[in-house]
Amino acid sequence: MVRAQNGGKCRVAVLISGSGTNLQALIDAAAGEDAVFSICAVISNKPGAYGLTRAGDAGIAAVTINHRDYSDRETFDRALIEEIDCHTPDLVVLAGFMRILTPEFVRHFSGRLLNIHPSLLPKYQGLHTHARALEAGDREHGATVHFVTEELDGGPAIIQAVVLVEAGDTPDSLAGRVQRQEHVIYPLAVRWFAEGRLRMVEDRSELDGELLPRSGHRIQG
Ligand SMILES: Nc1nc2c(c(=O)[nH]1)N[C@@H](CN(C=O)c1ccc(C(=O)N[C@@H](CCC(=O)O)C(=O)O)cc1)CN2
Ligand SMILES: NCC(=O)N[C@@H]1O[C@H](COP(=O)([O-])[O-])[C@@H](O)[C@H]1O
Repeated sequence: MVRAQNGGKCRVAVLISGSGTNLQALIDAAAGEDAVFSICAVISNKPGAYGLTRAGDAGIAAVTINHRDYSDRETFDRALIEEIDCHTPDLVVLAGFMRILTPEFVRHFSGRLLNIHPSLLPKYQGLHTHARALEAGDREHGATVHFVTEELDGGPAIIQAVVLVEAGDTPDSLAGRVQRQEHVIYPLAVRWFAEGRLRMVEDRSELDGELLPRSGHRIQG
């Protein structure tokens, strides 16, 4: 279990830019009787993001750090780091957060920084994923929870949810079904992290010889 203090609950800071439906799913999960994490802060780069209202309604500290107030990404990210660290999180999750983060920010939170991306990575990194999947004629689409690395949407995947593309789907109709799955897999991934079951390794060779606890298999190569 990550974090012994705070009633044994993992402290999670959530970064948003918009409506905050994934944030709401995390708020609801943190309110559950079997919750293993709490949300210590919500930070938006967009003033007036509805996710800030969701945080306020849940009694969670909600802060806006507007990227437009900073001359460049580096100074914006440093301000983000300073604000986030004030809340002493064990984990930082990006939930509809729409800014590309600098290497400095990613290094600072390396191994405890998650994102949910609306595609079956490594397909469709970046933006406009639903339209791209439809344009490609994909029969399957979905969402991925992954560790965040310097490579945009290139970090190790943790959980994926598959959504079948239906005849007549539009980007909006597909987005709706994908988001419903996001609201299931994101709280699950955060729970796994809080339970100490997730670890990001930089080099797979670190795992050589490691025993897999559930299966008893040992990794070779
Ligand atoms: N270094 C990383 N930063 C971020 C990652 C990551 O994996 N590594 N994930 C993204 C989340 N994301 C998709 O899941 C994403 C967010 C934003 C963008 C983007 O192009 N943003 C533009 C601004 C767009 C806007 O304001 O509407 C930008 O930053 O210039 C691409 C992918 C979060 N960051
Ligand atoms: N590249 C990042 C990205 O596109 N994230 C996507 O923003 C949507 C809105 O989330 P929200 O309702 O939780 O704010 C979510 O579908 C999420 O996958």
